[in-house]
Amino acid sequence: MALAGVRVIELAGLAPAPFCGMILADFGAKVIRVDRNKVGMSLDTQARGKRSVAINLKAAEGVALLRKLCVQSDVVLEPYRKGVMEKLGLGPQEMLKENPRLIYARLTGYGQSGSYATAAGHDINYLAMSGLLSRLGRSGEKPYAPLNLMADFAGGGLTCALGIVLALLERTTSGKGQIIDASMVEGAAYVGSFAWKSRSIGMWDCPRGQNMLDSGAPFYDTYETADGKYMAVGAIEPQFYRQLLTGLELDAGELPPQMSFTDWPELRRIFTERFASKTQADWSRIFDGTDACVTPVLSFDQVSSHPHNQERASFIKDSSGEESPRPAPVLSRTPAEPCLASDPVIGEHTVEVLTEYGFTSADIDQMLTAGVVECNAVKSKL
Ligand SMILES: CCCCCCCCCCCC[C@H](C)C(=O)SCCNC(=O)CCNC(=O)[C@H](O)C(C)(C)COP(=O)(O)OP(=O)(O)OC[C@H]1O[C@@H](n2cnc3c(N)ncnc32)[C@H](O)[C@@H]1OP(=O)(O)O
Repeated sequence: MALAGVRVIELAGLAPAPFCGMILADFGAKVIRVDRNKVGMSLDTQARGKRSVAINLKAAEGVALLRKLCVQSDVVLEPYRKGVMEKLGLGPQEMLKENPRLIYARLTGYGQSGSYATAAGHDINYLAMSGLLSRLGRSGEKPYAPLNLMADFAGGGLTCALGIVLALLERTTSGKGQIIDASMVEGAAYVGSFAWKSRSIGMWDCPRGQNMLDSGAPFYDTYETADGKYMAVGAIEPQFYRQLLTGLELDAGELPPQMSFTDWPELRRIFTERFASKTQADWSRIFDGTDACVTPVLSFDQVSSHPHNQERASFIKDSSGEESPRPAPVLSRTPAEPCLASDPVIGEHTVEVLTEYGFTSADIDQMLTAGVVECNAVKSKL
């Protein structure tokens, strides 16, 4: 796999850093998640392919141990509020002195500088600060955050993974590590570059929810079907729009022009009525194989059995039968090989990992007895 041989220490976080760690693990990195002691259950649902070590960082020996793990690794991924790692004496300057090849990724909401740097926040706050949230939502309604996808995952975990891969690539020529300051506000804004930069061509001149791509246009929206499901319509170009009308059995000559903004409400009314007359399966049959750009809005239950997704094996099942998306993109020679075993329980691999990092059994026993580390392998298998 592309990242084989890369050793990553991921400090346990809430959602964005775990996703970043999972991407690295999916593509072959050895990712070790550092959990707290005495915590019953991990909230990390993005733990595929990781191993867990439980260390008490409130004990000096725990901090010393983590330092040893970090300096023997390629990447440290930390998701804490600015200053937390420095307080522990594990800030990037110290660590890079000990291991100049280390890539030290800091994934936060507001970045490592600026007046909000130490403030608590979540996806919705970062998205709001990026400017993007102001553009999301239907006409006449308040701004609406699309789950926590934009800041936590697209602008956060994924962007941070890109930064790590770039730094790994650069290290192959310079031999040097570096610090990555991944701010979810900036990551989300960057993902939104199209919205920012297409203002120059007037794409966002209307208020929220009244533009072509933000549910303003009737040919770029979802429609309810007779069975309470939905179809997605993305028929932008005239030649595709014509196929949409054909599928809906509508005569272009009897309708207002596609790009007549003032007629969009009337066109939407007509499309709404049409789509409500047949089921999702009926519409899928009608539009499948055409260029009308009309697809069913698949539920999580439907998605893996859709023929297209089935043919590409786009969804995988782990050993417990739980379904999830296959890692993307697909690399031809070195594709991701996602681990299908169940997610690690907290501290499941403490002994295994410490042994691998050169600690003796005596060292490990001493740390276990002192409560510096915890190993839950036996308990987890009961
Ligand atoms: C009823 C509640 C149910 C909850 C269910 C939750 C289900 C999951 C849902 C996921 C939702 C995802 C949401 C939408 C998100 O947006 S997640 C993104 C959150 N934001 C970020 O990640 C940005 C960067 N991080 C942060 O800003 C902050 O970490 C935070 C998220 C605001 C949390 O702040 P806070 O809890 O005060 O933690 P921090 O200041 O970071 O300090 C962490 C403290 O923990 C300590 N720590 C760490 N590891 C260990 C360890 N192994 N052993 C002992 N201690 C440990 C650190 O030393 C630090 O301690 P201290 O410096 O405070 O004394």
